[in-house]
Amino acid sequence: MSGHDEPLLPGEQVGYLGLGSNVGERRTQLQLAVDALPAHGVRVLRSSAVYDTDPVGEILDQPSFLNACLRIATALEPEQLLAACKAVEREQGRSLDPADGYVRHGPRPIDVDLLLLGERPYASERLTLPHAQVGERRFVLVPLLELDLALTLPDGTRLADRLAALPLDEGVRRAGDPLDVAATA
Ligand SMILES: Nc1ncnc2c1ncn2[C@@H]1O[C@H](COP(=O)(O)OP(=O)(O)OP(=O)(O)O)[C@@H](O)[C@H]1O
Ligand SMILES: Nc1nc2c(c(=O)[nH]1)N=C(CO)CN2
Repeated sequence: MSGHDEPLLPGEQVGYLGLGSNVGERRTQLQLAVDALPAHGVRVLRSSAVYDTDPVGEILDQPSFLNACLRIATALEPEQLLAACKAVEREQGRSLDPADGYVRHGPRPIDVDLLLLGERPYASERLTLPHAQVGERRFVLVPLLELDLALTLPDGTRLADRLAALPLDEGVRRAGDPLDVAATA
């Protein structure tokens, strides 16, 4: 990880979340996720700008996404933080049931991914930290590095170097100001 200016409370560590939406009022969905996180034990310290991004992954024929990243502070353990992210997704009407139309990599009103938490890696059946794709996706790296250009992976790899190594054809366009975190920090 790297540095930040915001004071931490006892027991807290810094983490980074990735937000995405490509169904409905996309910016509103991202803002609703920011607003919902504090009730789940997640303080939102700072938001990146919002980016309009071409879909990547297994399904390319779907609407473009809005993506943003958040710097957070939390005393939650990794699995608790994943549960908090999933609870926010559920509250905003995202179902993981194929009967409701869920498809891996498919359209979704809100996606809250846990990108980085503290300095130590973590792996379980449900959770991998850092997020397995964090160094591979421009739609994550562009907003993430806006929050801290010096961010590193636990092995010391600079995420800015990962971004520089990616092809330029994954469209990521600045689409709006940072999400409002004033009321939550
Ligand atoms: N760092 C992480 N953040 C969020 N989910 C994770 C992480 N590591 C593993 N997972 C697991 O991945 C599962 C699928 O996540 P999700 O539904 O967001 O997938 P997806 O967005 O379709 O694809 P991708 O995982 O490639 O972004 C989650 O239920 C969770 O258990
Ligand atoms: N541009 C973009 N593409 C995606 C995104 C996303 O948030 N942004 N999320 C996906 C599901 O993991 C699949 N593809």
